[in-house]
Amino acid sequence: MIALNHFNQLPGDEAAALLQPCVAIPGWTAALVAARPFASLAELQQTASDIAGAWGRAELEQALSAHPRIGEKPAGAQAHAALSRQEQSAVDNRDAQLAAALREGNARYEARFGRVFLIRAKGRSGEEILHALEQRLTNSDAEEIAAALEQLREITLLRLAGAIGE
Ligand SMILES: NC(=O)NC1=NC(=O)NC1=O
Repeated sequence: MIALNHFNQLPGDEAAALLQPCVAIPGWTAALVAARPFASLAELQQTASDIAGAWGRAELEQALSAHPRIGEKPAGAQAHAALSRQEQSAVDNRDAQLAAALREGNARYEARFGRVFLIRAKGRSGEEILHALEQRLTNSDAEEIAAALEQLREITLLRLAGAIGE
């Protein structure tokens, strides 16, 4: 966590490196770095959300490379892997039945939509995630792109709030 005024003054490459674990979309990182300085955290969050508002299918698929499946605690020391583990901490892997249901649900989702199921896991139990997965399986392709992008924006803004503070 660094302070906003420190972030405002970082060299561009260091500022970009700090933002990189928020989402694997370099265009978003570059645009946010270029929009500095921010007068407040609220302005930073609003600008980040506005830039993310332009995301489409291409950005979704670009970002999914850095999001492990729900229930698959990612290995790896990279910052985004650690963030995923933390975000998914409420998914109790000790519940074998839940873990099996999530694996099966992920497989059905990937067969239906051709990409990993993405959900903002922070603050959700495994059961809530499973229920959301079942609901979203009934979406049309266009509805599901929009739903997944909304989750990606939530994850990204939560990670941004964790990276830059007062
Ligand atoms: N497939 C996923 O939904 N992954 C994730 N959701 C999160 O909130 N963090 C992740 O890595």
